[in-house]
Amino acid sequence: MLQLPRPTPPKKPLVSLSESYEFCRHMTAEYAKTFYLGSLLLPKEKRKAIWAIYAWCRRTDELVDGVKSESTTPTTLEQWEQQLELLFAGHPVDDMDVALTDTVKNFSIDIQPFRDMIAGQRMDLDRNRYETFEELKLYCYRVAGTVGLITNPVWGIGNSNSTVPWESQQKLYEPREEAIALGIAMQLTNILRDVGEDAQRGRIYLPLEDLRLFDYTEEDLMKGVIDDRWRALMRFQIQRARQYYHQAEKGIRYLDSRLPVWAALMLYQGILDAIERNQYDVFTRRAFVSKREKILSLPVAWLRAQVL
Ligand SMILES: CC(C)=CCC/C(C)=C/CC/C(C)=C/CC/C(C)=C/[C@@H]1[C@@H](COP(=O)(O)OP(=O)(O)O)[C@]1(C)CC/C=C(\C)CC/C=C(\C)CCC=C(C)C
Ligand SMILES: [Mn+2]
Repeated sequence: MLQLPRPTPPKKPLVSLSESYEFCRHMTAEYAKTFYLGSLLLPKEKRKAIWAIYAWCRRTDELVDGVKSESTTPTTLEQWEQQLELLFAGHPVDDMDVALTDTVKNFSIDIQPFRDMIAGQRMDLDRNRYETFEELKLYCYRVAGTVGLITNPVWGIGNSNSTVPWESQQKLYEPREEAIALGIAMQLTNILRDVGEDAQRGRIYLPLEDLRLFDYTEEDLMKGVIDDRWRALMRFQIQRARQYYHQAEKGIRYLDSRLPVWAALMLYQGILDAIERNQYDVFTRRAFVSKREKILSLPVAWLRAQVL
């Protein structure tokens, strides 16, 4: 049996469960307007679970991306992983872990995708270029596809109200590949939106093999050159991301809580439309979906959740 390190008792008593969920809610509302909006479309228990998961994912990303990331080393990530093992064993180490400890128990969530996400953050410590799409896809699975696997038990599978036996049988299929596909699609979208910002930090996530295919160089990218080569390269990347959204769409019908997933998918996909409207200028303009567009897309998401 796996021997876990003995949990060191927290230095001060941890907050109550409701306070911990409130911290996670606050963090989600503060950092992720789209996901927060999506979470509000869920019943209370599921909504709280999404906040707890969001908070852990955001904190994990902050380790390599946040203000204190300069001091993050492989050892920091090892310790973070140990803290994860402890919370899965029922021993939360800090105030925000309290809510996640409760969530993973209530929804029987598997630990492996959490470990995989930490492995994704390790990739950000180790490298700032991706040679092939296969390499980038692995990174996208780790930092984002994992969120699909983590959240599947929260959306729920097979608990629909259907009274028809063959329908409930059909619903037992767990759309794992589709959940991963949505995470990958969202991460590819993030990458396309943030090309300029990442370049300033010396990072290129677009596969170098794709740059070569369109005769566009790293130096062009660093200078923010927008020409026919760049537009063709971006069209290619956008089309690839849309294929992943399309794959994900086919899995949503197997979930119990479909509306927030449709809403998040449509809002994130809208960023690709915004990049196109901005004539592929991701260097000086930030692609975003306006509040009005977000609100207008909700009835469409609702309809899709009912009929597709
Ligand atoms: C069958 C089927 C289709 C099921 C649906 C499964 C599903 C909901 C999949 C989507 C998974 C998802 C929300 C992935 C998150 C993608 C993402 C935004 C990843 C970000 C990575 C790093 O990005 P980067 O550093 O480039 O960008 P920043 O500038 O730092 O933002 C992440 C930051 C990794 C960590 C992920 C998060 C913080 C988001 C986690 C989100 C949730 C738990 C909320 C999901 C809620 C709804 C309503 C979908
Ligand atoms: Mn980040």
